[in-house]
Amino acid sequence: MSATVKGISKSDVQYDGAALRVAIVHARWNKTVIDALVAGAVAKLKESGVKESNIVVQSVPGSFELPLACSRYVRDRAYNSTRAHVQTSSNVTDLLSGLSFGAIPNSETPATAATVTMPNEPFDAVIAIGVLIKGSTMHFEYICDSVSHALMKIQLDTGVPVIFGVLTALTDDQALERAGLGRGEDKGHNHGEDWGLAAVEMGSHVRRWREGKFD
Ligand SMILES: Nc1c(NC[C@H](O)[C@H](O)[C@H](O)CO)[nH]c(=O)[nH]c1=O
Ligand SMILES: CC(=O)[C@@H](O)COP(=O)(O)O
Repeated sequence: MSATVKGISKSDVQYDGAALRVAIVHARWNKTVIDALVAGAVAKLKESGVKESNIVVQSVPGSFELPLACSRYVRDRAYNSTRAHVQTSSNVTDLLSGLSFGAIPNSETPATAATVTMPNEPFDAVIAIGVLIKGSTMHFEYICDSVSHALMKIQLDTGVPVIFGVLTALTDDQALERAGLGRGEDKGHNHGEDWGLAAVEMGSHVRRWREGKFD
C-alpha cells in the first residue's frame, strides 16, 4: 500500500515572524492533547522568529467559547486600538498588550490628565485551538459545525487570519495521534506545529497585502 498523499507541502518561502504578534486562544477540554498542540504551535512560532513577548496565550472553558474569545482578540484589538488608555496609577494589567491599565475612564472615573492613548497593536493572526471528541450525543456535531463557521466568519469579516486549530476527533486515539501522542507505533504528527507555521505565513501575507504587495 503506497504512503498516503495527505499532508501540507512545505512553503518554498521562509516567513519571518520577527514583527508579528500572535494570539493563541485554546479550550481546556482534553488537556493532554490541548497542551501538546499549544506547545507545538508556540515552538514553531518561536522557530519562525516570533518574539515570546509577542505571543499571547489565553484559555477558555471549551471549544464552543473559542469564537467569542477570538472575536475579541481580533475585533477589539483591530477596531478599538485608540480606546486603550494608560493611566499613571495602573491597577489592572491588560493581558492583551502587556500594558498596565488604569480603569477605562467613565463618568465615575474620568480620564486623568495623565491618560494617554497608547498604540494598541493588533494581532497579525489568532490561532484557535480546541479538541472535540465525539461522545454519545449530537453535542459534538453541533459544536463542530457552529464553531467552524463562526471562526471562518470572524476572519472574513475582519481580514485577520484565524487559524483553525480545532480537532474534531471521533475517538481518543484520533485526537492523540494529531497531537503527536499516538499510543501505537506511529505517534502521529503534532498539528499544532502546522498551525503555528500557518499563523506566521498568513500574518505575513496579510501585512504584504495591506501594503498593496500582491506579487
Ligand atoms: N465535549 C467537549 C466540549 N464541550 C464543552 C463545550 O465546548 C462548551 O464549553 C460548553 O458546552 C459550555 O458552553 N468542549 C470541547 O472543547 N471539547 C469537547 O470534547
Ligand atoms: C464534544 C462533546 O460535547 C462530547 O464530548 C460530549 O459527550 P456526550 O455527547 O457523550 O455528552
